[in-house]
Amino acid sequence: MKVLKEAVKRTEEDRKNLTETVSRMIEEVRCKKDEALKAYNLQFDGCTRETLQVSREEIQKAYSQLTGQEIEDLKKAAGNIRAFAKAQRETVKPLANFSPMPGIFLGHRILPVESCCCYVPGGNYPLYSTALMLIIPAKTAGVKRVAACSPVMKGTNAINPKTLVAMDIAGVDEIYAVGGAQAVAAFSYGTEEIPAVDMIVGPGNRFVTEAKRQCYGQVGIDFVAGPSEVMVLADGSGTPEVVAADLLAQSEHDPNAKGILVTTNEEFAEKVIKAVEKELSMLSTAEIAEKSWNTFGEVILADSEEEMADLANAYAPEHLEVNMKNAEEMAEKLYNYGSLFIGENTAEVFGDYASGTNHTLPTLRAARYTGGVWVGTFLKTCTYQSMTKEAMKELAPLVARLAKGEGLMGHAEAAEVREKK
Ligand SMILES: NC(=O)c1ccc[n+]([C@@H]2O[C@H](COP(=O)([O-])OP(=O)(O)OC[C@H]3O[C@@H](n4cnc5c(N)ncnc54)[C@H](O)[C@@H]3O)[C@@H](O)[C@H]2O)c1
Ligand SMILES: N[C@H](CO)Cc1c[nH]c[nH+]1
Ligand SMILES: [Zn+2]
Repeated sequence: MKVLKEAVKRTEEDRKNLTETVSRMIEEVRCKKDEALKAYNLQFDGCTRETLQVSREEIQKAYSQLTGQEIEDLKKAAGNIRAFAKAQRETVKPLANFSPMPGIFLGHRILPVESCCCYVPGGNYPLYSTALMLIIPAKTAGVKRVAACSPVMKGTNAINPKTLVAMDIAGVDEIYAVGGAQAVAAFSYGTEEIPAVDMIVGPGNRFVTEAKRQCYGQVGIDFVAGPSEVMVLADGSGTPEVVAADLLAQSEHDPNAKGILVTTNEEFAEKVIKAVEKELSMLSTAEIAEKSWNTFGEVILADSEEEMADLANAYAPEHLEVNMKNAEEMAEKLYNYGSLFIGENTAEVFGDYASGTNHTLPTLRAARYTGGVWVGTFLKTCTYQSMTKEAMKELAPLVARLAKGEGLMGHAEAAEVREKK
């Protein structure tokens, strides 16, 4: 393996500063509630709203600011996302009357969380597609109260109209104009205006993801969905310009985003690097994309296809594209990724918007232990049991012995008192 373009490593100092900043912000929101939210809204986004909840009139006004085509496009994307979420819901089944021994009946029920907040990013770009990706699976799961929040367009008091319309089309119940770490703190602990929720989902920048990490426990979260990442595995049989475009599509999200090319073909790697430079010179979002590519972009020359697969599995990237002749075969060897895109036709950006899979995906190697947001994110698998008197009499002595072995005499008594009845 040879590294042709190296990424800058994040330092411990960066991480410590972020942790401290966010921790201070959470404390401020816990103590001063809406007053703190309004102060942060003003400081970071130039927002002077008195009421954070968005009214029905504001949503209606947003519809009037969109063209018919824009509304149709949102509905079409929503249709594919909803269809896939519904199909996935069908795969999650209750279990009833399972009997590990005669007279014992076990089962589980699939229950939605009662309330959630869907965080829709709005700092660098208004990511209205994220509204569809979060609210639709939450509603499909049966969450009763689905709130959503997003920062306002900088220097105004309004959330981007496309974001508001997307939230409405997705079926949201409440919308609040607030973003950043302060929004996560507000939905975790509650404020005068914002009732706390049971779970917060959605992607965001470093501040948002660190706040989710710190609030976890007080509130449920999906996972850490931070700055976007894409890794492309290429054998050189594809088109350098296509690979370059896919790397830049994620780099443009955030100066902290990451594009990685892993290839077995050095000449192809050089062509992709050149194509990235050329495309950057024409990209209107080059300011962010260039920062991200220069700082965190990586190009790795692997010795073999086996090594490519090993690198991908070790890296566990958010998005993994396989741009190879034997793409299906390679796909079989991959097991750590947020979402997989097989073959050159299958652009990662199709999944970002409209093919129907979810684009809220684990970053920073979290794909080692979780997949992306889906209808199951909002569902709890809750077990229950019942047993006959005969089964109880048979189980009680076993449980009493096990409890006594642990020194838990109260547990033993709770079993034996029934047996003696
Ligand atoms: N992993 C995924 O599934 C996924 C999906 C979509 C987007 N993303 C990522 O989401 C992120 C969106 O980030 P964004 O910044 O555009 O929007 P954002 O909504 O996450 O963050 C904007 C907010 O950050 C806060 N903020 C800005 N500067 C701050 C500072 N110096 N101190 C404290 N708070 C500050 C402000 O409150 C602002 O409203 C990108 O990194 C993108 O790559 C990830
Ligand atoms: N690529 C992002 C997930 O990392 C999702 C997104 C939203 N809009 C465009 N792309
Ligand atoms: Zn994207």
